[in-house]
Amino acid sequence: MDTGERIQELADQVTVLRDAYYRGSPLVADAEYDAIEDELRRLIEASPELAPDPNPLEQVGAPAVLHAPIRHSRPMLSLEKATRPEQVAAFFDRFPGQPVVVMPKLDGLSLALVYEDGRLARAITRGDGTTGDDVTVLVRALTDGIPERITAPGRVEVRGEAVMLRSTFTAYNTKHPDRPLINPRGAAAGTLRAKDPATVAERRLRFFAFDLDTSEPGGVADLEDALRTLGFTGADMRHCADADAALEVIAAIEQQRNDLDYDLDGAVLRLANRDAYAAAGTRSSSPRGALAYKFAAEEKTTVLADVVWDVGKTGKIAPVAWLEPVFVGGTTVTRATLANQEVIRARGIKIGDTVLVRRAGDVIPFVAGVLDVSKRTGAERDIVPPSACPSCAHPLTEQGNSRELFCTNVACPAQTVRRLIHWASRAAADIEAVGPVWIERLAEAGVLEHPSDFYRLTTEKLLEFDRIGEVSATRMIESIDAGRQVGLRRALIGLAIPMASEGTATRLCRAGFGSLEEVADAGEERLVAVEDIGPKVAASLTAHLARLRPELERLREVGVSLDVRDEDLPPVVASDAPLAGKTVVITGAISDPRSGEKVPRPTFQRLCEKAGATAASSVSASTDMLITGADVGASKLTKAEKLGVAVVDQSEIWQQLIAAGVT
Ligand SMILES: NC(=O)c1ccc[n+]([C@@H]2O[C@H](COP(=O)([O-])OP(=O)(O)OC[C@H]3O[C@@H](n4cnc5c(N)ncnc54)[C@H](O)[C@@H]3O)[C@@H](O)[C@H]2O)c1
Ligand SMILES: [Zn+2]
Repeated sequence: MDTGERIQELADQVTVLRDAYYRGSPLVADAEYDAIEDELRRLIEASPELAPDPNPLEQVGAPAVLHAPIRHSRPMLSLEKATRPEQVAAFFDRFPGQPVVVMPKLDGLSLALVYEDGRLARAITRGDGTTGDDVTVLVRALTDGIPERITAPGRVEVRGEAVMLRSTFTAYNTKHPDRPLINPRGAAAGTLRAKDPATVAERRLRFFAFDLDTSEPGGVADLEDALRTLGFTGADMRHCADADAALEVIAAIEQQRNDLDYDLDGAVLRLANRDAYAAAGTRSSSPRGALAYKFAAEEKTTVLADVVWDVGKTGKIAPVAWLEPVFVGGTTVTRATLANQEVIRARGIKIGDTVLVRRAGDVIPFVAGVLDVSKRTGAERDIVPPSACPSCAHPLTEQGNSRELFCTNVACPAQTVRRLIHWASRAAADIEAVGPVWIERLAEAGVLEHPSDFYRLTTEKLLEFDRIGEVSATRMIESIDAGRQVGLRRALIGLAIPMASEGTATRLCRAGFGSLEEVADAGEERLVAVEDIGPKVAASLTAHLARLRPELERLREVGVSLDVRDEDLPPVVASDAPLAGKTVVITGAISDPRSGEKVPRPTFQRLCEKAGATAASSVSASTDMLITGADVGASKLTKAEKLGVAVVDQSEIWQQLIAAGVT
């Protein structure tokens, strides 16, 4: 195939893929689409004379389909993409001396909001960039962060991204396992394609502004200040003086990516001064005054090779997808969760399908859905749930709306192994030197059955096994011995009682229970009296701890502590607590001024709690102070300012902590 033919082929692919994507049913993952677009762009750059006509790279988006089409006052363009530091440097070189902001590239749906004499007149989707859909009615009903009125004369156009927060996405899918949303971006787009505001009211979208155009000359020059003055939450913008500073912020955004409540696929650099941005002008499909730096993909497509049913520690039988290896979210993924049979049914997944795999941060990779049903060859197989436990052949029971399968045989060998592995895990007894493979072998040999059996192991016993030598046997025993101070909270976690989470364990400790036996004897009535413990959790605790009573006795016999420990309780507040009674929110990167070393936020939070503070995760009217570290996002500051919450630099708090001896 010669270059001209290849260009035509790629151009055709781009057109087809785009069309499907903007109709809401993409055929490939974004990263794969981007690769095709990149190849096409490179070939055309090398041989401009072979550029196809029409050139799909000079078009953005897709035609508006529903509602009423409206023409944009100026086109809503795409962004020039960068993946290498030199490209960021080149951007700065193009605009010497101009201030630049770096902000997350939010993965949602862009909207243009038109205000006329201070009143929201229209909300329009991007559409094909020239003409979009009128979604004013839906936007009024569904979107947070869009004021109905602003204080500004004439015509004002604010552009930004409407996103579904990850927390909203997760909550929605938990509530509707029968019709799950595939990803937050698709969910945001789908929401604004809906016809009925009421049915989608729970899909609350959030709006983050990143662009502003006013008919009246003058006004605030800095984009972020101008947006804030009008009452909009901007995308989190940070000013950068040079390319190095910008690259640092880009790296920080990428690092924080998993902790944020919204999806993002990169960072956007943009001239901070509104006039300079306008003066820079545009190319055929992108503004000159902005650049998108793309991050590694969190979603990719691959083939679902098989599904195996895995027996968990509580007897839950969960489908696990075996995938053809795919690099996503920074690692090679070969296994992913399929949740339960209801999710499989709702997403219409079959073995042999090309599926979309998503891995964002610490989230376990999961199969978000089938992308391209048209690729099916007929050789795909239905995913059939087992009728009996794959480990012990015990008949299964179905529970709940999502029809989760359970093996209720308490002697089920697979469950036994899982429970032992869980007991040894870091969250529980932390028996680091005895790994899952060994636990499985020891359990198979009948040496381990209950958690208490770990503490009866001896070096002699371990040496009976092939491939365990003197050194590793000693290490295992030492690791077991070192961990007898398990304590109430971690023991409760380690026993893997259905419905009892880590939070449950913490709440019981803080409610004054002194030992695991005390929880076992408390009875449901006393348990439900504990804040945030409901009747189902109380019933499960009572029933399972009654069953585990002999094991609690065995654990005591082998010297394992089941009593509440200091670490399980709220910190003791220092007598001269400087932050007593204050509700604080911590933001930005924290470091200890004495050593200059970074301090993880939870550690710093614990110090503040020791000093009497109550920590909250987001700024609200009841917040007393926002403690700021380095690289603070603008949105929290804006909110604090708006609510009159004091903003205090970390250095001041450190001084107080050190003076009060809290470290
Ligand atoms: N899977 C597929 O088949 C397929 C097909 C076509 C496009 N796509 C994907 O669609 C995405 C959109 O492509 P595009 O070229 O239309 O858009 P783009 O990637 O060029 O980015 C422009 C868009 O970025 C958004 N944005 C988010 N935060 C922003 C900020 N802070 N400042 C400015 N803009 C911001 C805006 O919505 C804007 O419209 C790409 O990620 C691409 O991979 C996928
Ligand atoms: Zn079983």
